[in-house]
Amino acid sequence: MKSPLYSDLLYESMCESVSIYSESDLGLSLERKMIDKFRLWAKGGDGGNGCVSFHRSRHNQHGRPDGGNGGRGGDVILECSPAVWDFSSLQHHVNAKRGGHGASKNKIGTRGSDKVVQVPIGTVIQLVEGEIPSPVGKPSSKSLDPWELPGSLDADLSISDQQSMTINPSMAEDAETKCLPYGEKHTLNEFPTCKERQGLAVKAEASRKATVHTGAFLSCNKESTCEWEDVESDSALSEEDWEDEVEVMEEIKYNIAELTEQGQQLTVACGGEGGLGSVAFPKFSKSKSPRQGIQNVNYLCSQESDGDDDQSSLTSGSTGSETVLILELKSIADVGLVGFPNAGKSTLLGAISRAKPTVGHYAFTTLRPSIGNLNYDDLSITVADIPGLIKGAHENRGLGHAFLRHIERTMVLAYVVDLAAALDGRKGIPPWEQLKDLILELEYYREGLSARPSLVVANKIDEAGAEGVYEELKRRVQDVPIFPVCAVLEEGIPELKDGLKMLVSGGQVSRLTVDGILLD
Ligand SMILES: Nc1nc2c(ncn2[C@@H]2O[C@H](COP(=O)(O)OP(=O)(O)OP(=O)(O)O)[C@@H](O)[C@H]2O)c(=O)[nH]1
Repeated sequence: MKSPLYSDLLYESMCESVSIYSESDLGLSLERKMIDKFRLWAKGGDGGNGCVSFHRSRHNQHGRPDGGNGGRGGDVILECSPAVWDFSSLQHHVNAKRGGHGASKNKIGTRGSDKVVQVPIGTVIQLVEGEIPSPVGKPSSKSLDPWELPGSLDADLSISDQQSMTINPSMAEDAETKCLPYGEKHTLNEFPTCKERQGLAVKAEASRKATVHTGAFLSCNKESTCEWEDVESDSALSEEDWEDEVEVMEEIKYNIAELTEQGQQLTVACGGEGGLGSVAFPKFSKSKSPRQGIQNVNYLCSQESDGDDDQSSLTSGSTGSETVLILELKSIADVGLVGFPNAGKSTLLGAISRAKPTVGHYAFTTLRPSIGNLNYDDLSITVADIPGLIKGAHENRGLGHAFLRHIERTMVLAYVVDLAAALDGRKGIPPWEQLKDLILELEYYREGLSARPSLVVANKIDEAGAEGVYEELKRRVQDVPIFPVCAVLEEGIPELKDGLKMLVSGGQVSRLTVDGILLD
């Protein structure tokens, strides 16, 4: 586990948002602060200066230019890595190294080394100031799976299926910022064309809080600026912080990209080009003396640089580019359905939302996670059906790490257990054992992964004998609410939906731990 000394972190940036996960479940009294929003100043290394030098020999009394060019400055590169899970290890100011200066004997300056900054999977990069960054090697692309792209770059995706939308540079250029008539209220989903949504999203992004959902209302105030209306439902930020947050977010020009795959890289600040050495000016090689050659080079520089006073502008390395970015870690869903294969997660997702995941009586029907939207009058939350967990998943058995990684990106957990798994001589294990194994798998993969608000869904209550198992489960698990449901018949669904809403909106904080389960 990472050191909990996160309290030492610099809070220079007012745009930094911090989520706190209690670790009391792990026997630690400290709280871990997860930094999921971060302001980054990146500066590419300056180019090295070119060298003005002439080599004289017995055969060439006048001297020939032999000053090498300066080296290019290093780039600042963001790299997607599963080894980091938030921005707490990042520094706000990142500089790449400058290029080496050129030298005589045609020696070219060394290239400044790049600065590679590792960011977690699911990082959304937003540009505040500077040039639009460019992808390197393994870029994030529009063709990636929507699941892999939490706020997909695919402009045609319905944002009702995604928690947020991302504006890529080409879309952003022609995205008009559309405002609603004063007093009117709309959800983003009401805007049919992508362009309209993009325009709204530019503004909406500017005023959204960390947990605003796509179903939240946008309204227009007298100054014709669009704002989210469901601010009361979020208690994450104080009034003052909220104003700061809005101020910062309003600076954002574009959502540039999302890094969603291990190894994806994005150059966010480019190194400056190296200056030219005298070797680049051969036509002055026939100077009467090296000194005159130097003067000629300087003269040429001043001519080529449009009469710039600084005669050495061509021989000096250029300055590396600078960008100011806001990095944000997006969650893929508010709720993650976690359970063993065949527990009924897909059926449940279909029952609580309009999603249509594949349902089958065999294990691992769900190979790709699906997301459903739960709409309430005042709120909309996203639920992810995560592929069935098995014992040893933390060692990458079954679908292993693929889905465990997805669980990291959910705010709350709904453990789905099969009440009938061990009934009538079936080979399954009782629900309380299922819960224990689920928690242990999460914890083995990453300590603290299960330490988030949770509830239990006791599915298949319709099966003969399931009522008795449910009573026993209630006796053994008392720390978290348990919702008995029959997903196929959609029984117990309204109560479960209320419970999920309560959990997501922070009205109830209950966490399931192994210690909280009475085992044999
Ligand atoms: N009797 C009964 N059967 C159910 C219920 N919910 C789901 N099932 C059945 O359980 C089986 C598994 O359902 P799924 O929804 O595919 O289970 P899953 O947890 O998504 O399975 P994986 O995709 O393997 O992770 C199917 O045959 C469903 O019809 C229920 O409430 N009662």
